[in-house]
Amino acid sequence: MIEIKNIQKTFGDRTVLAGVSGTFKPGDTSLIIGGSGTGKSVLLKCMIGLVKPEVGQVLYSGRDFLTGDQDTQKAIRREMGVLFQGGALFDSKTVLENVRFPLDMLTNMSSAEKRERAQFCLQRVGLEAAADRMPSEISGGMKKRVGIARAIVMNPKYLFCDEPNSGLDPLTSIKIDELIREITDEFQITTVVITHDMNSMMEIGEKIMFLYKGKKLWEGNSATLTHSNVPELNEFIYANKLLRDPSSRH
Ligand SMILES: Nc1ncnc2c1ncn2[C@@H]1O[C@H](COP(=O)(O)OP(=O)(O)OP(=O)(O)O)[C@@H](O)[C@H]1O
Repeated sequence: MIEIKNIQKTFGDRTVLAGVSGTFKPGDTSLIIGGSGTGKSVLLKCMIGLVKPEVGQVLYSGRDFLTGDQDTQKAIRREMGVLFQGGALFDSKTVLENVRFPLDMLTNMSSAEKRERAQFCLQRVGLEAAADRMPSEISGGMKKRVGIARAIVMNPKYLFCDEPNSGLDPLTSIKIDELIREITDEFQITTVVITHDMNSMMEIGEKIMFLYKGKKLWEGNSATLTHSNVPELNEFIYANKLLRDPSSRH
């Protein structure tokens, strides 16, 4: 489980996170949603240690990530998988080498063990046949799958995905969402996904946190998302629907 408590972050005189708290549970794909510039990415960066908040706690199974000693921080980092926007693959490495990379960096496994583990993860995302291809030779959706395979290769307890659907067509987006949810459930990972994709919210929104101007204004799930009495959330959903379905403007 991940607990965040009263996370506050400012850049200069701009408050980006104004005290955000919440919990994320194993086996759940939790979504952080909100409009552009509301602090979603900064919150995720605070959770994975790329940005240091001025105030607040991030607890991984009770261990304090921000103030814990170096060994604790290192141990927690090893338990994290991150899927960055765009997949962030190394262009000069094959698909298999990309997936194997964390094992090369962080483990003492033998080459055979690394190959086997990387192949298992590629198989899990349905890409075993693409192992020897270069990233430039595969589609955007496949790149995301490779990114997912790499994010899970260390068998993470915690998985973070920043806009996993960006740049994908709706059908491919749904497949990526399903894959993230399946893997989360299968390996009982605590997964946190940033999205402003309405389909994702309806399909994988077991738990949804709505951020607005650096504050958590609402928390719920896909069933309650459209029935809130929070005007800012309703406006956000309405704007999203308009974008997705121009016919609803009439
Ligand atoms: N390193 C930084 N230095 C200064 N300001 C920053 C920094 N990182 C983020 N910000 C600001 O913090 C605010 C929140 O940014 P953030 O990237 O979290 O938004 P977001 O909700 O993820 O939006 P989007 O959906 O557009 O990605 C923005 O105004 C952004 O300009």
